[in-house]
Amino acid sequence: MRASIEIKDASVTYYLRKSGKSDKVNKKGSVGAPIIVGHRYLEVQALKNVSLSLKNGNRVGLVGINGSGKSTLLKLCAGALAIQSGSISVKGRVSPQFALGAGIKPELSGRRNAELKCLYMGIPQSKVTDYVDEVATFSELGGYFELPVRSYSAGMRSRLVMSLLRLVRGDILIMDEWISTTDPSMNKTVSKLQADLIESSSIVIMASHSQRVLSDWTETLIWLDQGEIKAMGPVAEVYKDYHQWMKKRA
Ligand SMILES: Nc1ncnc2c1ncn2[C@@H]1O[C@H](COP(=O)(O)OP(=O)(O)OP(=O)(O)O)[C@@H](O)[C@H]1O
Repeated sequence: MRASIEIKDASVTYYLRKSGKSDKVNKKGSVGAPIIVGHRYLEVQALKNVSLSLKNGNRVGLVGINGSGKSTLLKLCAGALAIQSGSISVKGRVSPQFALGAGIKPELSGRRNAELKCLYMGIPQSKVTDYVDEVATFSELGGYFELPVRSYSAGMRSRLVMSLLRLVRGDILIMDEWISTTDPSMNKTVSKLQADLIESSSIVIMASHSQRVLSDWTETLIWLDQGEIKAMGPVAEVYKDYHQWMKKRA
């Protein structure tokens, strides 16, 4: 499969209804995109004229301070957001890893949640049972897999979500942060799952605040600032400029 992502001059703006304190929203030196106070709405221009062309074999990392537009760019690639101007074309099946934890229903069992997730992730009906059994094994939840998720401890819930990684498949892997757990016994399994996913994907695009993760898993780094691409190039080079900029900013 020839996967590709072509983004040309794309901009994304979020709109928020104005409230009484709207005149105080812009503070110098704060993180995030500037907030434009319109007549009835506040506008947050999260991405500004972004162009990006990715093809098979590309492994790309996103860096930038909080609110610089990384998640917005990932959501755009995942088809979860509309653009106000420009164009985007995505070829290949997209697997957004960040969607995993969303929509877990506390009143349903781990098994039932895993089944629903399989269907949501587009796993064929005939393979659902096998996949769910794999999730059960990975999670090591034992009998708890059959109980409602509301009876889980926080760590058990996170085990269920991590094990759902097993369901992520596609040509284009979109990751918002490398997932790691607080339980070392689970961490190895999760890291292995993520590594396998990266290796089997045609295109990887990943945001992270960890230099180690991006250096290990990506070749090209995109530095976003206030919704614009400030630099794009080999990971070590872009990090050098980014760190210098951060020092000045501090
Ligand atoms: N649903 C939303 N409604 C309004 N504004 C939003 C929404 N989501 C994000 N934003 C704004 O868009 C800008 C970019 O946010 P985004 O989540 O893409 O940043 P990020 O680089 O992923 O940040 P972080 O490193 O903190 O996760 C920010 O100014 C943020 O406040």
